[in-house]
Amino acid sequence: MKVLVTDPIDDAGLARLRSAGLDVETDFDIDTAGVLEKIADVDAMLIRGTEITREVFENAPNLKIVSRAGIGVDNIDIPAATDHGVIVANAPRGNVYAAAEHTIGLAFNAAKQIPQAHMQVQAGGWDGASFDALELGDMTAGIVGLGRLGQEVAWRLDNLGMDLLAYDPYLGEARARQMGIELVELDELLERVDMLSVQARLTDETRGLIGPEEIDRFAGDLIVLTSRGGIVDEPALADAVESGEIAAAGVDVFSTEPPEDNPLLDVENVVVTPHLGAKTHNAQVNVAVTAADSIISALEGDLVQNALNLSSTDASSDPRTRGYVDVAETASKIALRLFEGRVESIEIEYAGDLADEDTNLVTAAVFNPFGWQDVVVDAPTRIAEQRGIQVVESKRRETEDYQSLVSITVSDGVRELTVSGTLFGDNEPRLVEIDGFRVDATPYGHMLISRNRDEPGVIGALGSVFGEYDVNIAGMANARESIDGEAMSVYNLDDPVTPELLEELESDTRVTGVTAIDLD
Ligand SMILES: NC(=O)c1ccc[n+]([C@@H]2O[C@H](COP(=O)([O-])OP(=O)(O)OC[C@H]3O[C@@H](n4cnc5c(N)ncnc54)[C@H](O)[C@@H]3O)[C@@H](O)[C@H]2O)c1
Ligand SMILES: O=C(O)[C@H](O)COP(=O)(O)O
Repeated sequence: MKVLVTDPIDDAGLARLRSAGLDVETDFDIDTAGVLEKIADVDAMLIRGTEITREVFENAPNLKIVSRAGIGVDNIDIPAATDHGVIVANAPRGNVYAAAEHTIGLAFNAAKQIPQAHMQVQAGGWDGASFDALELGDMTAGIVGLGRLGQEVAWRLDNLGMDLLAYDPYLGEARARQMGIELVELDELLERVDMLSVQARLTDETRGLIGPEEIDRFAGDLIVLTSRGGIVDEPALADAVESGEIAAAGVDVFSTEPPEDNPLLDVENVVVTPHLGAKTHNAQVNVAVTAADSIISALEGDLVQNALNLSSTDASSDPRTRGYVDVAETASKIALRLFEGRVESIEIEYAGDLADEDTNLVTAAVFNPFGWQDVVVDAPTRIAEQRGIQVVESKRRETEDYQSLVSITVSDGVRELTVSGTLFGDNEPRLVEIDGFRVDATPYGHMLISRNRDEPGVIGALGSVFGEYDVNIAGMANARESIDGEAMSVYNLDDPVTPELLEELESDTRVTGVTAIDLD
């Protein structure tokens, strides 16, 4: 069977593949177009940064796995892989220590202006007074994204004597407390910390998370970026360091790599490295061997430990649960968007016929919307619990109105919110309960959920606002608590919801809340 390797990896990984009897083709200069030319007879791909688009999966009849020698998989269209039954796997542990060390290295280099001083001395200069170094030990550091890498960075900063805060919406408070870290909201973090360290992964939610407004709000001296470009606004950061509002920054990752016309490259107190975080010998051996092992497992039909998606071949192996994988993921995504607290526990209830089935894959899908890199298909509950989120799974045979029902309840210990879904007719997903409202809504595309007082004229008024913004309503489901009480409307829209439209809907005093959710 043929494995195409499109990025340089350590020889240990290539040797592993060859010793398993696989036919290994390496082509490190290849781009996505080149992949398309070669993919027709390829069974597995081993990659790092090569972009793997939907088109690749559409033209790869034999492809069973795309294995990433590293952590980030933002270069792979995972939904397209799932649609084509292709497993996507990564190497979630192999380079974390290397990247954490690099983060600390960048922090020191930027804070002490070491590269600038080095260049001064090499050029014959000797003017220590021209540098204005920062001291890390007395600082409070704020970590955005307290996952595997964030935690390793935190441990190292803690040992330097720093106080620690973190912002991570998908981590339980108890887990953070165990590490001696205070979890706070992003705005508070930006106002309280001296050093900001960004270790979240790049998702639709984190893209642009730290924009010009957040850079402006940041009251500290030092920013270090080592997870992914695109999370922090680069021109705003460059301006802030240039003007001295922020003393220094250390940047390993860029929105486009290699960076082109990137303003960060022109600012003296921004220390840059070429995505160097993972490039130690140990890390490169680790990730290459892990990625190769995933390929060998997949091609031998064994469980792929580091699989990140529920490939449709897995999901379709049991037609009785297949449709509920999507229902559960959607219900979880909506519950997370609507819930206003920090999720400390999640209850997954299977009712009706589904209670008799093996629901492991459905449970794994519940965790897809959490911004984690590693929801391993066979152990989602353990992984959630490691992140301080308690998981309760229950099954009951009887349901009032549905053949099967999956309900997701998120709670912060005080408040809770439930979203339930089922399949109608020909496997058509439906949401039937959202936060106590009985609805009949089809989850797809651009959705908007509004809560408003149940008064005449409100729905018409909202409809006019959609019209004003040229947003067409494709479908709508309405539910209410009681006459004159609160009502909920769930809209399917043909067009995306803009922030201006949201603001205008919210400005109606009869509206108590609006949430836009994109499902595709
Ligand atoms: N520079 C490098 O060479 C290098 C090396 C290793 C890893 N990385 C990158 O670092 C990133 C993190 O890796 P990891 O292994 O820690 O992943 P992870 O999944 O363990 O951690 C990501 C964390 O981000 C959090 N998160 C999700 N959405 C968030 C949001 N909106 N705001 C704040 N936090 C949010 C998650 O809850 C999670 O705790 C990945 O993108 C990886 O590719 C870069
Ligand atoms: O996601 C990762 O593992 C790191 O960013 C390293 O990526 P690389 O393989 O492109 O060095």
